[in-house]
Amino acid sequence: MSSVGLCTSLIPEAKAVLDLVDKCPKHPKKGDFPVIVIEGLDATGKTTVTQSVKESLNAVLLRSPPACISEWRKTFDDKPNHIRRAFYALGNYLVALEIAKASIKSPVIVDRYWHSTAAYSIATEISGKKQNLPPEHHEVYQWPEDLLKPDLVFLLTVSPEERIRRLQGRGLEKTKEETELEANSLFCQKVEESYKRMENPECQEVDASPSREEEMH
Ligand SMILES: Nc1ncnc2c1ncn2[C@@H]1O[C@H](COP(=O)(O)OP(=O)(O)OP(=O)(O)O)[C@@H](O)[C@H]1O
Ligand SMILES: Nc1ccn([C@@H]2O[C@H](COP(=O)(O)O)[C@@H](O)[C@H]2O)c(=O)n1
Repeated sequence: MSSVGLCTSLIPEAKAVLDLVDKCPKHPKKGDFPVIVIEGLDATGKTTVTQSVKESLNAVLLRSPPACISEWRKTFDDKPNHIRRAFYALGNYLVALEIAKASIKSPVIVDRYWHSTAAYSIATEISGKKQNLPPEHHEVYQWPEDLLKPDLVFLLTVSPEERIRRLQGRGLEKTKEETELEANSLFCQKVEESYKRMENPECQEVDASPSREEEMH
């Protein structure tokens, strides 16, 4: 929050984001319906899976960062890491409010949430090998006390080769980070390992390599 707050004079969009956050009720509560989060590296199939779960459970589909701040995403993606990460962190608090409202009426499926923000931040901050990550149970792997918790979090994993195939097959313009992920398998390993170390709630790993046809059966 402070990184975004400190840069309002340089980045006018930061004020708009903070205004939205200020208007949010603090500590929104989850409704009675289940809240399921789908996490994973880029192109592991999150959009495909969330769409299909939405249809089969008749669920509301949400994503982090939420639509209400997506117009400012590009601006923050081009800023230094700590400012970019603060933007994504605030996005989670905004999506929490949407989750709270939606889960009163129906199941909710969320495409990325806190675990993504944490895992990518940790992997960016820690240089070198996966062995340099903070040890298991470190505070960086803990869920923020003031953020609405989901009931279940699934981590989609595929082999690096299959993930690159899916990235290439998609053929869309790559973000700076996706290009880095392709080029830097060490970075990917650190993101995935950080996901696996997240606690309370932890990620349930799902092998997402089967083709869509196989997954239907
Ligand atoms: N089970 C599957 N088998 C083969 N290809 C798949 C499978 N699931 C998804 N794909 C393809 O892989 C590409 C990436 O999938 P998708 O967009 O769902 O991933 P994502 O995790 O949401 O990516 P991002 O995080 O970058 O938005 C798409 O072209 C999609 O059609
Ligand atoms: N909760 C989140 C969501 C996303 N990010 C960052 O954005 C990158 C790409 O997200 P997609 O929309 O393409 O899935 C992702 O690699 C993260 O760096 C985040 O930090 N927190």
